[in-house]
Amino acid sequence: MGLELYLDLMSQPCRAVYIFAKKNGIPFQLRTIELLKGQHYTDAFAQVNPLRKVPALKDGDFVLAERKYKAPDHWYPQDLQTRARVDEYLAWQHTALRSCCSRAMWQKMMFPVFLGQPVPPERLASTLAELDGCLQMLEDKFLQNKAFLTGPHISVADLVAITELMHPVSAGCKIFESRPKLAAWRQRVEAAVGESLFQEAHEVVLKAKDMPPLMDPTLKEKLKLSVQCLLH
Ligand SMILES: N[C@@H](CCC(=O)N[C@@H](CS)C(=O)NCC(=O)O)C(=O)O
Repeated sequence: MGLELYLDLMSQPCRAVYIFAKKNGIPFQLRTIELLKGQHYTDAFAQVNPLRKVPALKDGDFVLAERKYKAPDHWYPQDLQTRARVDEYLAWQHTALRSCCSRAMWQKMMFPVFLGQPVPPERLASTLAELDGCLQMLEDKFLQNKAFLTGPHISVADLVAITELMHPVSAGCKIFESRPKLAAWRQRVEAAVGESLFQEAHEVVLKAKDMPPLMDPTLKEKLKLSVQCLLH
């Protein structure tokens, strides 16, 4: 058995992994784990990843919940300073943008529509203000006047960032409309990835707003517990 990727394209890091693997011609078997159907709670998936999170990969007997595989240098450069820039971005993203984008998407769309749990307007307003601050930081500290976040070429930083930003976009946040610099960067990332691959990776999340509300009470309680942290 070759490489198996356990993904849910609703998930931001899964979309980044999916685009990366497809773009670099890495052959893989897609094993879809639908988080909103609670498929990550199954014993079968716990055997693959005891953390019960996606993305996860399995390559024969080798199982990893984070990353693997070589690709052209620009994605994760050998040059120490350029690589440090990518790492710097990834570290910031995990503690800043990721949290804002997840909370914006869940508070604006998933809690009220999918889980039927209202979100106080002042809570959402404060999350959106925080997101705005993060976007400003993304432009001023990372993008600056470069073509991509870490230099003239696309890197995993751009992939991780764009897949994250599409989360609030899927919930109707107009984050690019008032930010021409960021919008131009998004166009460059889409062109570098390829429009059709970009669309393919984002189809599921962009349709999330049309999902019917979750009815199964047991699953609803279980999911609510695991996403409660996104309400704050
Ligand atoms: N380490 C992963 C993050 C893994 C992660 O948080 N996955 C989420 C989906 S975005 C998940 O599987 N959540 C299910 C849960 O926590 O119940 C990364 O690449 O950033």
